[in-house]
Amino acid sequence: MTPDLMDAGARRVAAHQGLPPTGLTESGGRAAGFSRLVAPGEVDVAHGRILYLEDVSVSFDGFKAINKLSLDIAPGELRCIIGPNGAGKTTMMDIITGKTRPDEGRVFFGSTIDLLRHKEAEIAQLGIGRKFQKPTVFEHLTVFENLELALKTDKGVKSSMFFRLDSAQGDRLAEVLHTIHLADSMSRQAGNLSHGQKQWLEIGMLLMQDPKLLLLDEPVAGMTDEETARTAELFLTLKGRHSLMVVEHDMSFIKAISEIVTVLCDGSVLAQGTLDQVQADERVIEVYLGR
Ligand SMILES: Nc1ncnc2c1ncn2[C@@H]1O[C@H](COP(=O)(O)OP(=O)(O)OP(=O)(O)O)[C@@H](O)[C@H]1O
Repeated sequence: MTPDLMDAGARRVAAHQGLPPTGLTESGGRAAGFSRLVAPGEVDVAHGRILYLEDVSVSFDGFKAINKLSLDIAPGELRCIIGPNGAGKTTMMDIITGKTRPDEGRVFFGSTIDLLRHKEAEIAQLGIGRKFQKPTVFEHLTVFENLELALKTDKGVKSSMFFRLDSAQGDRLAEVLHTIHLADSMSRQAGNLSHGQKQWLEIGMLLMQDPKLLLLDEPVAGMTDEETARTAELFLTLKGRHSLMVVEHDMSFIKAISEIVTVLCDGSVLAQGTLDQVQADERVIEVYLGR
């Protein structure tokens, strides 16, 4: 972790929050920010990054799907990831969530949690939620019951049968229903929802766990234009409270939500910047946008 990368991350957070850069004094010197105590379960983002990948590589049967990939994300940021088929986007998410182990490199959640030391289930418990492309809600349950189920961390049959929401959980459920635009549909069976509504419900189920970082794989694939526009609104509401990494091919959706866009190609970062910047990049046009 190099000091200039730390400072870049800290500046990005400060720009987000309208605060002076973390770790720097008014005169530009380095403040004593390294003795901050972090409570158990809290992610230390004092250095301005919630997710940090450095020189990560993984090969499948000799083929390098991820190749010296380095990337970092600020707390509260909404990062868009684009790139051609086979660029390594899904594999990168598999590595972050512990589904795939890299051959080399470092993957940190905040500055202290080494994700490579944790199993997939532990990573979810630490506060990294993942949404796959296809919605996986419980079709025979209502919207309300699906959200309620997402709170039941102890999946034993007996504890599930006797589970009752406390008032804080009830408030949270009501808030999530509102956020995902399904407050009027809470008694509907999930199987009767539209494709877009199922996607929102699944995002709501993740939100019930209050994740710090959400990884979303092609969230608007198969949605109508109206659903896509509402999903953009939803993501803009979530940013700031959560950090989001969104993989998507739909460029109009990216345009509606993006701040920084990272372009992956051949398992590493080809370009990064605003959408206008990456769209004007000849290398990006050649491998992705121009095709
Ligand atoms: N388990 C695996 N075994 C062998 N090859 C794999 C495995 N997982 C991924 N790959 C290969 O790694 C490369 C990257 O795949 P990945 O699915 O991460 O790309 P992607 O950017 O998500 O593509 P898409 O946009 O099509 O979803 C591909 O060439 C893929 O075939």
